[in-house]
Amino acid sequence: MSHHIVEVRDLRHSYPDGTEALRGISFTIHHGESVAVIGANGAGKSTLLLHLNGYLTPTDGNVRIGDTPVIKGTLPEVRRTVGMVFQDPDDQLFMPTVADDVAFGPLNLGLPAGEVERRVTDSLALVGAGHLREKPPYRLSGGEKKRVAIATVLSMSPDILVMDEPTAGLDPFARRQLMGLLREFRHTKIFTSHDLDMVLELCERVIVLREGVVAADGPPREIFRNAGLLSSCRLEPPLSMQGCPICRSSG
Ligand SMILES: Nc1ncnc2c1ncn2[C@@H]1O[C@H](COP(=O)(O)OP(=O)(O)OP(=O)(O)O)[C@@H](O)[C@H]1O
Repeated sequence: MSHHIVEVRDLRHSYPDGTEALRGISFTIHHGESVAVIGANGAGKSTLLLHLNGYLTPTDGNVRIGDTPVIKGTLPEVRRTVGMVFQDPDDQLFMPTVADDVAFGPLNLGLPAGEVERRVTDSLALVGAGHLREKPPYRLSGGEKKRVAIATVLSMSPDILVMDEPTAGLDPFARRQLMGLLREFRHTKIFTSHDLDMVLELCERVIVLREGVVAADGPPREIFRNAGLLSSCRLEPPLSMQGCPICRSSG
């Protein structure tokens, strides 16, 4: 079985305060798929993503990356395969400079200095953050932090890219640049987003969460045309499908 396959079976997660965030989730994502996980605030998207590389442990059910179960003993292997961009970049940036943060993962892989430097330069260039390399991360703006957080993951060359709200806080130019980057990324990508126009443009599949369960799983256009489903999940179609308010034509 390809190690790029993500399998989630009957996944349940309750937080220590008793909140049942995931209440039995199952799906399989195949190599090369581009999948968005969408849903209202609190639907369980971040909780789900945090299981894909073992940052959270299931209360019940399991996650596999190919043949490898995501369990304590396999975390180093899983995290080499699955690169995770967190919702809050402050959870990802902790070194004195941007360059140190982007180098951290490749250095931990034991790569030679020249290769680490190449990866740092390339990853920062990909997110348009080369000019920030000597800055301390806490001095960056929110959008700059987000771009650097993405670079820290790209520098690891993951086979599966998992991103929690990658365009949140980005200006329109940076958003466009990131979308171009994601389009180029040929391996599996899974992300959450409230930016449904981006989802429509980048994904061939959407998983809709509602109160910790999968409410729908299918092609974006089909899902975004289902008004009943969207309103029951407190969602609205992407702006590009809402039509012109004057002539009522739709995109
Ligand atoms: N550490 C925690 N302790 C207790 N409950 C939590 C914790 N983190 C999240 N929750 C709860 O779990 C549920 C799912 O939260 P989650 O962050 O996964 O939602 P989300 O779909 O990512 O939302 P958003 O769109 O706002 O980012 C919510 O009810 C939330 O209040």
